[in-house]
Amino acid sequence: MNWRIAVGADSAGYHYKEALKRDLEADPRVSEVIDVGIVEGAGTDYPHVALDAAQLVADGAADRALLVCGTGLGVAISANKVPGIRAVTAHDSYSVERSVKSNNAQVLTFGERVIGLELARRLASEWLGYTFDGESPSAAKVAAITAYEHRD
Ligand SMILES: O=C[C@H](O)[C@H](O)COP(=O)(O)O
Repeated sequence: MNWRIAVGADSAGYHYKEALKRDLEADPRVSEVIDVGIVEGAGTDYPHVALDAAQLVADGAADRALLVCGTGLGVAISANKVPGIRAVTAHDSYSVERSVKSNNAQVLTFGERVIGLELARRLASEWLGYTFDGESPSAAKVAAITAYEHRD
């Protein structure tokens, strides 16, 4: 898989974003890393970077996004406002796996104030190994979410 991954963080997630970005850039499964910010020292709040990254995924310019803030929650809430995006905060291996295999989530978020860096790095690597099976029993459930977005 030649993943195109958008990465982003606010000031509370900046250091993990930089570390995860370095890992992604060195990973042969990744063809492109798109950094939506912040740059060091910037005071940009989490909704802006999360919305920018999620929009890249919704537009097809990135396959997935990996976002970091203090808890992972604010970036997930923000990314989920972009139509078509399913973003989750997941800090354990099983949830990361199911976020893809059950929920077809394209956006994974971490909290720099919640988990250790080495766990975040391991989870991000595992995340790249999972893909959603559109023929699986989970597909109809994800389709129901999409149908709700397209109601009216
Ligand atoms: O979810 C929000 C994040 O944790 C953010 O990094 C910190 O937000 P706050 O400064 O509003 O607590």
